[in-house]
Amino acid sequence: METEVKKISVLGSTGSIGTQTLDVVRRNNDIEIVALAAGRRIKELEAQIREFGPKLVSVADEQLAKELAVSIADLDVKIVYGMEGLTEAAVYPEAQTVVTAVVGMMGIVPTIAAIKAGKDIALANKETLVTAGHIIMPLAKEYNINIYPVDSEHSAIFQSLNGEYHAEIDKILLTASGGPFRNYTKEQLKNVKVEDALKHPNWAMGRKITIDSSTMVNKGLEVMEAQWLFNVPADRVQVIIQPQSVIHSMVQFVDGGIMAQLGSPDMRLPIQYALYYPHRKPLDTKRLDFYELGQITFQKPDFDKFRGLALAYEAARKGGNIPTALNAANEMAVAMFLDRRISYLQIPEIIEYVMNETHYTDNPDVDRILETEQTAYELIRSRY
Ligand SMILES: NC(=O)C1=CN([C@@H]2O[C@H](COP(=O)(O)OP(=O)(O)OC[C@H]3O[C@@H](n4cnc5c(N)ncnc54)[C@H](OP(=O)(O)O)[C@@H]3O)[C@@H](O)[C@H]2O)C=CC1
Ligand SMILES: CC(=O)[C@@H](O)[C@H](O)COP(=O)(O)O
Ligand SMILES: [Mn+2]
Repeated sequence: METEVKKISVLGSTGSIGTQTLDVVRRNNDIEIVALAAGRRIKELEAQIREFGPKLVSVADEQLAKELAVSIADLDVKIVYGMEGLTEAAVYPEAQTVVTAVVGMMGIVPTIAAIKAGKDIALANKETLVTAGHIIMPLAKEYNINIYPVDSEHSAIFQSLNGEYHAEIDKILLTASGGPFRNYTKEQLKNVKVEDALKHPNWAMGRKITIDSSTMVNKGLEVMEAQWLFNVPADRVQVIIQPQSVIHSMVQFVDGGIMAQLGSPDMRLPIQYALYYPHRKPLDTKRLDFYELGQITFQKPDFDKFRGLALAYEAARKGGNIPTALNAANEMAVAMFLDRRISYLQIPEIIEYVMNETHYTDNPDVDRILETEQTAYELIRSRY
């Protein structure tokens, strides 16, 4: 019997999720890459093109497109660039599924375009749902496409909901590692350096999400992501610190029963699950050895210490364009921290400032979301 080949586009192919997606593809013989989009790492992209043979590739700008054209002049690959290029990769006609692994709000436009073009989405890019979930989720329904979560917690929730009824969910138990500063005092947080914040205890990820994990803003974004993906209000999404990162999340049902998904921390599992759902395929993940693990521990998050998490719940409660204000402020503040232009505790300070200064809009459309983003950047520039 012939295996059916699934054709996919990967947006953000040179990043942490992108390269792990390609690793999943490499280990299977029934997925074909038809389009790849990256930002600035064109050497890595060239190697991917030579290995996976996409028909279309996109890079961040025209200059990079020209450089890439020279280095792959021997190949027949269409090269595009910018937001238009990213969107072209997302709607590439042959692609059935689009893996959204770019970082930040730049994922909104290509994700919407992909849905309108009838593609299923394997969604890693959480910022898109945080800011535009109210547009994306109804659109997915209208176009009858599936959104498969890639984020480890949301994949765990998705797996825990298999065969269950939505009406019987009591609450979502969203696990968090607590990051490298889980046991720091507020005083100690004042002196956090970039290098310290980039040391995640359990996961190797891109720089932006690694900082987000350390501030627990990542968990706040994930509360909102869960709200949209599973149609459960934020006040029924409880964050639980589980420092070993082996319980990837849980769902509690109305009878008090709890379903959980466990495994060693390896993003290839949720990526592969999203690409093959409802099937499971063999994968060489490190198997959990409970004897070796010894114990799994739990902690309540300290909302005062991790102010960004408290602000995310507030943004979720307010809704409208406030989650966008939080997300945009965080994107810029994290970039400034990584550039050593602000201190660590200025990240939540900036988020709070922008949330307070943002003019509320109910049910914002894409233009208003992007306008809110720009206003957030201007507010930060004028003060910091
Ligand atoms: N890493 C992880 O384990 C997890 C990540 N996520 C989410 O997945 C998303 C990706 O995260 P991660 O892989 O860590 O991030 P990375 O920073 O590692 O990768 C980001 C990708 O986006 C690309 N990119 C950047 N700018 C542009 C641009 N202008 N146009 C096109 N592509 C661009 C980068 O290209 P280049 O490098 O070539 O510039 C890179 O391929 C984020 O939303 C994150 O929150 C969710 C759960 C886990
Ligand atoms: C791998 C993954 O899904 C990340 O989002 C992870 O959750 C980060 O860990 P934290 O729990 O520290 O935010
Ligand atoms: Mn996660």
